[in-house]
Amino acid sequence: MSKVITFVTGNANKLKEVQAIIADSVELTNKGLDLEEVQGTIFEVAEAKCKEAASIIQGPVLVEDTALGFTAYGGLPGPYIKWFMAKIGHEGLNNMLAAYDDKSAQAICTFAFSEGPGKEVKIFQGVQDGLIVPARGPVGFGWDPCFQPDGFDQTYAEMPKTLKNTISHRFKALQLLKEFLVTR
Ligand SMILES: O=c1nc[nH]c2c1ncn2[C@H]1C[C@H](O)[C@@H](COP(=O)(O)OP(=O)(O)OP(=O)(O)O)O1
Ligand SMILES: [Mg+2]
Repeated sequence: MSKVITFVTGNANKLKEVQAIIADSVELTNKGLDLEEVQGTIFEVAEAKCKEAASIIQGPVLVEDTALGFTAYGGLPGPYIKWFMAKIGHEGLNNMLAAYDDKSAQAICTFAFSEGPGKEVKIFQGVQDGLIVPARGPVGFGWDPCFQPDGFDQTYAEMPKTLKNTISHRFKALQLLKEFLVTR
């Protein structure tokens, strides 16, 4: 079976970060498919994406699902953040929290890997705690301008990419994935 892993994502920014963080140690090729995203927990969403990707690619696949959960909302929007971002934007995300003192949130990155159709799905997750703040910094990647990770006074958008890529939810998940892949 092929050793090369196909990272299936339609998101160019995700791909860039993944390449910047692990390209030196893991050989990845990319395919931009719009996989179905079921309604469910983060794990269910990631697992379903992975199974669909494996059946399309017919070989080793990696997918990723990103969630942004507000503490005041019990972890919502979570895996549905994409649709909230698209409909209400940075200002809307802030307005959602106007009624609450607690502006804390968790950025959660979940990778799902499978060797192929019918094979086990392995999950690797990284979490970064932070605060939802009025947008600061360049608009380029999703909700980066309104997420300020704990321990920093810059938003993800304000910090140099090289810093985001060494502290982020995605970085943490990729460390776990890398550990697994070296023994694959
Ligand atoms: O580090 C990040 N910093 C800011 N925003 C981010 C980040 N990572 C994902 N995002 C955005 C993209 C999308 O609006 C939503 C996740 O949705 P999600 O389904 O995982 O991404 P997607 O549909 O764009 O790509 P994919 O084809 O891999 O499913 O949060
Ligand atoms: Mg998606």
